[in-house]
Amino acid sequence: SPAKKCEKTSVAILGGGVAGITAAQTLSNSSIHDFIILEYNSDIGGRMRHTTFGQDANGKPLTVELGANWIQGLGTNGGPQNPIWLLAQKYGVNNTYSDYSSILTYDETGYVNYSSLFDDYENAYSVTEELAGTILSENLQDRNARAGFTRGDWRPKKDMKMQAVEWWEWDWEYAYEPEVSSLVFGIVNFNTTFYQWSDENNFVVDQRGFNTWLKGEASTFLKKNDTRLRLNTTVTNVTYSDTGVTITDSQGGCYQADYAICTFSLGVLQNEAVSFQPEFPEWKQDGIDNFDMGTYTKIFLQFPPDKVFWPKDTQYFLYADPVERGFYPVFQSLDTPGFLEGSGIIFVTVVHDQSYRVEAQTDEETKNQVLAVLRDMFGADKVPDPIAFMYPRWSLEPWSYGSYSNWPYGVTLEMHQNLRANLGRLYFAGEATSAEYFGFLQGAWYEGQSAAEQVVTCLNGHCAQEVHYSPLYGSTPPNQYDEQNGWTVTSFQTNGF
Ligand SMILES: Cc1cc2nc3c(=O)[nH]c(=O)nc-3n(C[C@H](O)[C@H](O)[C@H](O)COP(=O)(O)OP(=O)(O)OC[C@H]3O[C@@H](n4cnc5c(N)ncnc54)[C@H](O)[C@@H]3O)c2cc1C
Repeated sequence: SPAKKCEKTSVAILGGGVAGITAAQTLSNSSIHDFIILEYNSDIGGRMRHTTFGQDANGKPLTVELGANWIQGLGTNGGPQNPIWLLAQKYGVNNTYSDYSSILTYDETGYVNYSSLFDDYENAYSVTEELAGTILSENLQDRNARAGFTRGDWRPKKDMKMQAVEWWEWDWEYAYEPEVSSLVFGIVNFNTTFYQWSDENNFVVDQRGFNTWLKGEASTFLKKNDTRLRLNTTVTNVTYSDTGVTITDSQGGCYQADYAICTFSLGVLQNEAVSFQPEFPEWKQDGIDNFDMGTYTKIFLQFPPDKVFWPKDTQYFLYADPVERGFYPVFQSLDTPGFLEGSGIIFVTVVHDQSYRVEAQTDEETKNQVLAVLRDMFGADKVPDPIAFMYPRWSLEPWSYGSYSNWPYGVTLEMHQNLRANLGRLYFAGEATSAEYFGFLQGAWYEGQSAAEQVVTCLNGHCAQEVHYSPLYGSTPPNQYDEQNGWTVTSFQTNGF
């Protein structure tokens, strides 16, 4: 039988990103050392990914992050702390406070001060938050974030300055418009991170790369060249049952595992990049299909450092395009004290449809559009040609198919649990399976741990299946906001805020 040729292991971990590595660490900590990690790329880290870009004054290439960049929600002394913040401190990751009040506002005519709109948005957001709380606690129907904002009397419509402010406040975090985003779960996602720990975000500029902490953690249980870590290995098929999981890769490799933990991104699952046998039951497939995989694109430009044309003491420059919402809206300076000072680097972020646009364009086309915007903002004579230009195409990467997930409106916690729940001996973990921290590194970290804990329990002979729901009803009863549905901390955080 073909199974005879397969390599045997207790636990196969599919993917070596944050969730995969924390799953392996959890197994190790439980004295389960018989596992293998199958990873597509030539290194661990997954969507915590950096590259070299441009160079410093000495000709040394600079490192910039293509994926995760911020430690989001740090922690208070004596209070709860974001695990990513603790790990970043443990490995001395170089990071700087991201000051969201350090922002100047622009439109196609140049600098125009519309910063009072931030306060208007904040006022509306308070009303929106209260509405979300009422909906959740009274088990009412969810709605989109747009409807929530309207309740707070925030109606940007054709006002492009309001649209730019709204993009900065919402789309920049969720990678989707308020129209398609869940009011309730969007607000909870914010609260669990920023009201539980702290409202600070620190931006990582470590020249070893942000994922240096993950590599550090991996080295506590993986030896150098550890044969359990299989890099450059593309999983193509996963056959699962109640007795085991067989995995094959594109090189013909085969692995026979007692249990498997799949940490592939929602994008990979949605694109059917890997085939699963038997076909997923309807409840599981629905869980996968009903969530959204966002795309978030950072477009990097390096200018001659002596020709930097933006004020160096400012971190952010918001642009309101007169025609298109989200058209090169947020420029972020790295040539600012505490970041990569003297680098001449600035980058602009786009998401969703605008990401798909730049992914379909050539680099040259995109560069010309960005330069035209910068010249409108800062003056045509002030902005020289860049000496380096680069951006990733996340939605086209066959190992991620996008950046991170978003919770669409009207999708219940039960539906999310279906995305998360195991199928026989195949478990799921990752950023998207986190009900409360989806889209964040901490989501991947907690979920990797949680799936591995389930597997440990099984290996110790006390296996309990994770719950799933079929059929699904219109809303999730309040008493189901509990740990077995991935709801671990209260959605009503009060930690001093
Ligand atoms: C542009 C961008 C910006 C972000 N910004 C932030 C931020 O500022 N702060 C924050 O907290 N989070 C941020 N995130 C989210 C954060 O990066 C993710 O939540 C986290 O890295 C996801 O980890 P994971 O383990 O769930 O998934 P992944 O990192 O995707 O790990 C899954 C692994 O599976 C591998 N894989 C996929 N398919 C196969 C296959 N067929 N065979 C073998 N291996 C395969 C992949 O190569 C990958 O290594 C950002 C993400 C992106 C992309």
